[in-house]
Amino acid sequence: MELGVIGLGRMGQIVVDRTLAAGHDVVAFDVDEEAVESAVAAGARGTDSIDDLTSVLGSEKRIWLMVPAGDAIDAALDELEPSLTEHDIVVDGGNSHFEDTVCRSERTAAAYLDCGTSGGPAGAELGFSLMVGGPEWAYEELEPVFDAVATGPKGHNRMGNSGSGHYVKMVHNGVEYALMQAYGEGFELLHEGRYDLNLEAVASTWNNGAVIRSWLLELCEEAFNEEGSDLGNVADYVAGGSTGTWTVQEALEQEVPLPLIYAALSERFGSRNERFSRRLANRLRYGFGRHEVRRR
Ligand SMILES: NC(=O)C1=CN([C@@H]2O[C@H](COP(=O)(O)OP(=O)(O)OC[C@H]3O[C@@H](n4cnc5c(N)ncnc54)[C@H](O)[C@@H]3O)[C@@H](O)[C@H]2O)C=CC1
Ligand SMILES: O=C(CO)[C@H](O)[C@H](O)COP(=O)(O)O
Repeated sequence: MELGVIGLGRMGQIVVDRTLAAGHDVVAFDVDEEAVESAVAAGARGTDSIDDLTSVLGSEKRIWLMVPAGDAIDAALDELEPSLTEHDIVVDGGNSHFEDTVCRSERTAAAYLDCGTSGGPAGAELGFSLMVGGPEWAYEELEPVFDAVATGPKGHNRMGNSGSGHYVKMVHNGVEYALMQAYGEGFELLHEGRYDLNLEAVASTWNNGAVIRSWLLELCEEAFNEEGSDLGNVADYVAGGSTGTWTVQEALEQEVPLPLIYAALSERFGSRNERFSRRLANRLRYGFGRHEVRRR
């Protein structure tokens, strides 16, 4: 298959690499020329505009967008739109709001797949977990690419109609916030409490057979290994917050109580006063997403 990839940052480059490694062809575009050069070095065909990309792809275009959610998706879609037909498929692999996704799927001529993507830069080696929404035929058509980009055939599933993939990813992120908060609070008590503990050793012990072992806990272990038990100069400031906000907004609309996720979100917003738990969350976002670590 020939896949067009637009957006070649932390996540898009992995889509390119894994698709190429599975024997498919990739045509790549990014507004950043250096990002295009990296994709070309990996084996993709580079293009210098979206027009160029669509003319290389010809008919029955398969295009994966991996640009930041919001304006960048609309900008790319606006440029794609004149050359899209009902035979084409566009995937949005970013963290778009599910309602925006439904609107975009209605306005585009192409089959539109929303693809919640989890795994962060670690997905380069492991592959991602992909939560896909949209037309069944388009999902089935792109299964070979999803197999390549995900951990394998079990690493992706069609969740349902348009928007459902991004909806499931939104809730995934709400859960992510609550888990980070829970680990943060536990380690804060251990840090402030009665014993002088090596928190890397605690995390390592928990990661070996404990009920609460997980990838986030492995990232806690990595953070304590690299920063020390007191997290060195990692600031008490946690960026992000949009996907957690959407989760809470949706819970309010559906009248579903989410006290833990709400509490985790408010801790994040309240991160003007120093808290150890938030400093760990700040460091963990680097672990799973290579998001910048804010330092004191
Ligand atoms: N970093 C992470 O751990 C995860 C990120 N995501 C989502 O994946 C999407 C991409 O994230 P990252 O790769 O981390 O972002 P990034 O900032 O590393 O890369 C985005 C790329 O898109 C390019 N770009 C922006 N506007 C463009 C346009 N109009 N046309 C072409 N290229 C354009 C930028 O130049 C950049 O290279 C976002 O929606 C993000 O929320 C989802 C899961 C995990
Ligand atoms: O989707 C992700 C992980 O699953 C991204 O890392 C996302 O950026 C995390 O959300 P936030 O920016 O709100 O912390």
